[in-house]
Amino acid sequence: MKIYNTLTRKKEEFVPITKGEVKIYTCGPTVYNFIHVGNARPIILFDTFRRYLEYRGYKVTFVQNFTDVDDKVIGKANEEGTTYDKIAERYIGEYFADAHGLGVRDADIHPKATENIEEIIAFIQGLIDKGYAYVSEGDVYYSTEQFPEYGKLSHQPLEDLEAGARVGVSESKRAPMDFALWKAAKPGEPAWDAPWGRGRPGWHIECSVMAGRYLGETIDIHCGGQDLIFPHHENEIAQSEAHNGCDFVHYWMHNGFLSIDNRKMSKSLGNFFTVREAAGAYGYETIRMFMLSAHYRSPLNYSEESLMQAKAALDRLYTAADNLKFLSETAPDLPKTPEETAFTDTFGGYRARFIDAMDDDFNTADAVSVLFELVRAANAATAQENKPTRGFAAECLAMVRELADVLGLLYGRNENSLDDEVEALIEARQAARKAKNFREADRIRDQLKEMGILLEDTPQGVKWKKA
Ligand SMILES: Nc1ncnc2c1ncn2[C@@H]1O[C@H](COP(=O)(O)OP(=O)(O)OP(=O)(O)O)[C@@H](O)[C@H]1O
Ligand SMILES: [Zn+2]
Repeated sequence: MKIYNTLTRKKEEFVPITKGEVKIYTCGPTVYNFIHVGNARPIILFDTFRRYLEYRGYKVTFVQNFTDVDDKVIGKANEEGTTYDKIAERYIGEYFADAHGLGVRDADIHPKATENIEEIIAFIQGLIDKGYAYVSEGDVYYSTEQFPEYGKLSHQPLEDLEAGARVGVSESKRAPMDFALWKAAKPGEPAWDAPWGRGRPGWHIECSVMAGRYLGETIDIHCGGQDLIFPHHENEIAQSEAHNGCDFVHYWMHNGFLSIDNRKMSKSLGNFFTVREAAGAYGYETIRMFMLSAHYRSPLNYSEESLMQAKAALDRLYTAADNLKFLSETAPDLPKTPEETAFTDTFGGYRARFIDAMDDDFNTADAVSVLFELVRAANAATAQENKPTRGFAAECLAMVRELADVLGLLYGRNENSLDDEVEALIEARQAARKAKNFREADRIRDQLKEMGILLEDTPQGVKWKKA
């Protein structure tokens, strides 16, 4: 299996640290808002990658954090006159609702920054003790000049980076590329006690600490969007390698941008659609299909047309699967014909080509093509005039499902729609209740009521109907 490694800028043969096992860390969302379709790109693609590794027999440990305390979370809390933890809790619930809608499996561990404060403080102290970090007016900074390899991931020497940077007047750091590990408390902000004063962790340090704590000092794969290469992942390397004295990550994988009118879809540009909105228009599973249709490192443009194409493709897949299912229950229960056996003998070839595509730096676009070739051939082989047998239809269905499953397709969210949105909101409400955030749960209930949806709690779970 070959993976393009941002660190070496080459496709490399994948060799795990421990035979048969893969440890993956992926940077999760900062939870202060709904995720947009751009954010969904890494989430869907790396979920697919994880499924594929499992399909190939690896035991995968997948960690994705939540950044639950930071300027944006605090800003949102101030705007709404609530606390940062309430905001984080709400949007973690909304994250799971969308992720589940998109067929994204939960990570093995979803650690939060605020659950790791003690570990973060110890890690920062370690960096200070080793001379890689310094305290300045209650902040702690990483001293990039102490780490000779700084810039190796983004392939920019430190001198070049420094030449392009300026130190803001308000900053108390020594060199332009130094970055905050700890931010001194400001009035009204959440803060924790630390040896160098009250404050809260910077963003980069969280990921170094959580990757190390939950996966070990050296991990196989670290992934995220391209915009995280610099400075976020560069800084993670500087922190972890200085602190632990060993390689941090063997393979760095970065997805390309989802754009809209040829500009990166982003919250700060305001040119985004939330996953919730897009799912309402096209269905969650269409969004997944759309993401899989391009190579993860290529740019991908969001447009009505491309989403409609993805929807049409998905509909074809469902029609074929539904038809095969119907035949596997109703066609004559006779032994397979020689023609049918000849067809099922070709399955190994489809499987091999699917694996070739995915092994080549995870080429989902080609893998999807193989799936659709199979679907077309299976449609033809089971056409009425061929009088298909029941067992044959079942085998075709199993083969289609095998490949679709690896891609996370055919999981039953091919609905446009109100249904998706309602189910997502109900999940978010359940999550809020579980977290004992009853105000949030009530807020969601009211939102559903405004949409004309009535909820009923039953022993079998929450049922809903249109008023
Ligand atoms: N347009 C996009 N295409 C692909 N990945 C994206 C896109 N926008 C964000 N991401 C990824 O989503 C994750 C969360 O990103 P982030 O919260 O910075 O979103 P953003 O919209 O870029 O926000 P901001 O504009 O405030 O920086 C990161 O892994 C990032 O790489
Ligand atoms: Zn990170």
